[in-house]
Amino acid sequence: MSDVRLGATDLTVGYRRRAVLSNINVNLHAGELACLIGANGIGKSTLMRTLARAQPRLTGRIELRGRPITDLSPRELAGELAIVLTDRVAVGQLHGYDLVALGRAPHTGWFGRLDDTDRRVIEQALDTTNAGHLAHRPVSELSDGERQRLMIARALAQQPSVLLLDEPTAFLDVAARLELIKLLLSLTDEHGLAVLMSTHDVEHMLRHADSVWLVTPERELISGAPEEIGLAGHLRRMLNDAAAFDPRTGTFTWDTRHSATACITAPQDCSADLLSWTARAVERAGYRISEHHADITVEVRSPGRWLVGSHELDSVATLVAYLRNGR
Ligand SMILES: Nc1ncnc2c1ncn2[C@@H]1O[C@H](COP(=O)(O)OP(=O)(O)OP(=O)(O)O)[C@@H](O)[C@H]1O
Repeated sequence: MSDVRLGATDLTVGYRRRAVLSNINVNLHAGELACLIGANGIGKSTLMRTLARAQPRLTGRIELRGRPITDLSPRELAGELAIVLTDRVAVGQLHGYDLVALGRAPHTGWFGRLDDTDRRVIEQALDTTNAGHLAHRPVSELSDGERQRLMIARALAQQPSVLLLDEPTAFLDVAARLELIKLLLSLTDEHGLAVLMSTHDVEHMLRHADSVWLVTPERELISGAPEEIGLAGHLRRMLNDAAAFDPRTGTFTWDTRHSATACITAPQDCSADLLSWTARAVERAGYRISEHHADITVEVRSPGRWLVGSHELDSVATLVAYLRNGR
């Protein structure tokens, strides 16, 4: 990946004389979906806004397609870069369609008329974000998730080459989250967009993003492929003592290093699903799964029947209750 769309060099972001993040050196490439992760209040939104020139940088350089971002006129900037923020914007009596149409402003002028091309792009943006049914609804009456879809549609209507999204999945239901990630991947893969999104939805993004920008507790920005970031132990360091990152599954949980251990056995023909959901139930009861030298053994007998020692349990609820009592 060599086509750098957005680059930061020795960048410091923050407020007045208070630096929030410093020494940021990072590039976002064409066709790349990057995700920015880090703890609450660490500076993700501040960085996103600064990269979009929505707030001034403190020091350093930001380049958009090789040009210092400060050299671009507002119209040039809006033609290249769109940002979707989580802030609630005052939209008055606008309907969904009008909100998305605002995205055409860099192409038509603020009071410009929409031509056929503009209308086609707006329809396409509504369609792509599954927001067509919201086009004729007053935005002030929409749910957070519905409004979020329209804000993303508006950004797409802008036809940018760089798309920044600050916590776009925050208000979305599970299906919509996955749909959004799929949509962003199609924008990067098929249309070569460069996309950066900040999120707390780390597990999903570890699976799907091309790269991760991680802000460590020491406020250092580290970037790399999700697997590199996971293997290097950076995700474990992102957490406080109350939580742990399991590098095997790429998921977060609380720290089970000191928990009792359980071994799970099952007949040859036991389904993999039953085995893995049994393991989840056992973990939920407070045990760490271990293949050797476990404190207890949970035997899967058949769907809906487990044996622990000489105790037969006939539902997941009784299995978990029994294990919790025995801990
Ligand atoms: N307008 C502001 N003036 C001064 N400080 C601010 C302002 N906005 C945010 N901050 C501070 O800057 C720091 C970074 O905030 P920011 O919103 O960028 O964090 P974040 O990583 O996006 O957090 P979250 O995950 O909770 O959304 C915080 O300490 C915050 O209090």
